[in-house]
Amino acid sequence: MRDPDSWEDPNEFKPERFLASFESGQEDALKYIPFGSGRRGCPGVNLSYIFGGTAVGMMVQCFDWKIKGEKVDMEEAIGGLNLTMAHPLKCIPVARTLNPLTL
Ligand code: HEM
Repeated sequence: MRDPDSWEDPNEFKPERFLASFESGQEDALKYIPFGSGRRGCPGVNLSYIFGGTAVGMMVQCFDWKIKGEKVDMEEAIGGLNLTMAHPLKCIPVARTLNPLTL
């Protein structure tokens, strides 16, 4: 994921980089593979994109989020296969309304 041959500024947090659709071709298809690839690739990929978007949308629409302190500390911990936060983020959801019909 952080291969400078594949990504511009690979260590910068730039989620908008994924807005641009990939050009077709095997080389581009293998730049981003959270669901694996090929014959054993994840069969739940389409479902996950739908539910992932829905879940994030609901969390943003239905809740305000409180954190300890002013800002999220994005420092990373070393080691492990996955990227880990050095200071795990604890969030407290606060319902925007108790009446879901008003959302
Ligand atoms: C964010 C959600 C998900 C992620 C990131 C994810 C990721 C992955 C990855 C990386 C693999 C291994 C692919 C490989 O070896 O190349 C995999 C396999 C698999 N996933 Fe998912 N997955 C997700 C959701 C789901 C869902 C919702 C389902 C089912 C409804 C599912 C069913 C499977 C199955 C059955 C396999 C094994 C495929 C095989 O070995 O042939 N996954 N997934």
